[in-house]
Order: sequence, then structure tokens, then C-alpha cells
Amino acid sequence: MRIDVITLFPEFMAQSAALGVVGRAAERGLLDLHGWNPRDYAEGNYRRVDDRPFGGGPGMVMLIEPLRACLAAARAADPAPAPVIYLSPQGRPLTQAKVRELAALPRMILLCGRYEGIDERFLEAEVTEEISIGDYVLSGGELGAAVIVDAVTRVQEGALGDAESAAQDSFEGPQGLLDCPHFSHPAQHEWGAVPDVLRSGNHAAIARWRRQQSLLRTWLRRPDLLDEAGLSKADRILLEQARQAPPE
Ligand SMILES: Nc1nonc1C(=O)NCC1CCCCC1
Repeated sequence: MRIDVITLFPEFMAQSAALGVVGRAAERGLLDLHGWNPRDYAEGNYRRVDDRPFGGGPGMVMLIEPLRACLAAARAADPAPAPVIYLSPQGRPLTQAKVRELAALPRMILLCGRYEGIDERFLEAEVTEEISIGDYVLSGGELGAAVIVDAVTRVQEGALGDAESAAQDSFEGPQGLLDCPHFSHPAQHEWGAVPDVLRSGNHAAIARWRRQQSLLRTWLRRPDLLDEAGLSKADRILLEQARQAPPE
């Protein structure tokens, strides 16, 4: 997948995508990431990309024309059509379902604002959709862009080995449940022992235990995600048994 990021700090995007799963995916050609700096397309001696807001008030607003020229250059760099996604607190909340939707695209262009924002006329003319990574305000859209690059890359076919499969992650799977607890060595520790079932070698029992833990954890921590109506009869029984079980 090709991802173009329009940002005043392309070096930030390059660094955030150079590590771990995303870095390896990029090395293997699963991610083709490009940064575009509007300042490179700004006119005049000072290469202005921002100016004071009409109507007064604090801060600066990013100007239309440098962004317009920068976006045109990014678009022209590859024939694949691409939605322009603006990262902002005013956007629709990012979900794993949206990540999956974006990951299926051949290409997307991520637009990162700074200062107080971008001239509304540019947003109206060029932005396909706005996405928020959470109800808080950051200094720019780059962290949101990095979140999308990471989340979309790790679900690309082949990005994770079987051992790391994204399919077992939180919010994956038909009901979008939270992930189950994970344990590794040592089996015995002053902070507790690994649940016996995980050492039993009984793969059916292990899968059942993990599903039950995902159901219980989702019910306890994120009941808003638990559409009980959407649960199978087997899942409802598993959850009920877990709810009734005495605390360990
Ligand atoms: N929350 C968010 N989700 O995605 N982005 C977010 C953000 O807080 N972005 C910073 C603002 C800063 C002013 C310009 C527009 C982006």
C-alpha cells in the first residue's frame, strides 16, 4: 500500500515508520511511504505556509496555495486514486473497522495540520474525510497519521508472521472483543503462576479459555463494545460461566 503524508515535519513520519513491524513491512515493500512538505511549495523569500486568521484570535492558519500545490505534486507522483484524509479532533473516531477499510485501498494521502488548523476552503475543496484518533488536542496531525500508518500496515497481508497475527488483536474478529491476557516464562513467579490450561497442550481448551477471557475482559472494561445480541449462544454461555466463577 502506498501512503503519502503531507506534513511540515516529514522527518517525523519517516522515523516513526522505520521501526518494528512497520519498518520491516516497508523494507519488504508492503508499505510505500512518502512525505511531502508544503513549505517546499510555498512562494516568496520566506516560503510562508501560514498567516494570521481573519477575525483575529490566537495562532496562525495554514494557507491554501502551498497545500494545494503540495497535494497536486503528491497526487501526480502515482496514478493510483487516493482519498485525502485529514487528521483532526473534528473527525470521525478511528476504529479497527475503519483501519481494515483503509488497509484495503491501493493508496491514501494523509493531511497533517499544524498551528490552529487549515483554511476551511482547502478542507472543503480537497478533503475526502476527517478522522480523529481521540477526543483530545495534539500539536499537529502527525501523531494521528503515524497511528494510521502503523494500524493499516500491520493488517497488510504478510506484515505479521503467524506468531504475531493481527487477527488475535483487540477489536479484531466478528464481535470486536478485547484481547485475552497473555503469559510467557517463567511458569511460576512471585506475582503468580501461568494458568494451567495454557500449559495443558489441549488446544481446544486453550482456545475456549482465551475466548472466555476476551468475553469477560470486554464485559468488565468495555461493555459498550459488547453487543450481547451479536454473541453466539456458545459465547453467551461462556460469558455467563465466567461471570459466575468465583474470583481467583
Ligand atoms: N485528536 C486528533 N486526532 O487526529 N488529530 C488530532 C489532533 O488533535 N490534531 C491536532 C490538530 C492541531 C491543529 C490543526 C489540526 C490538527
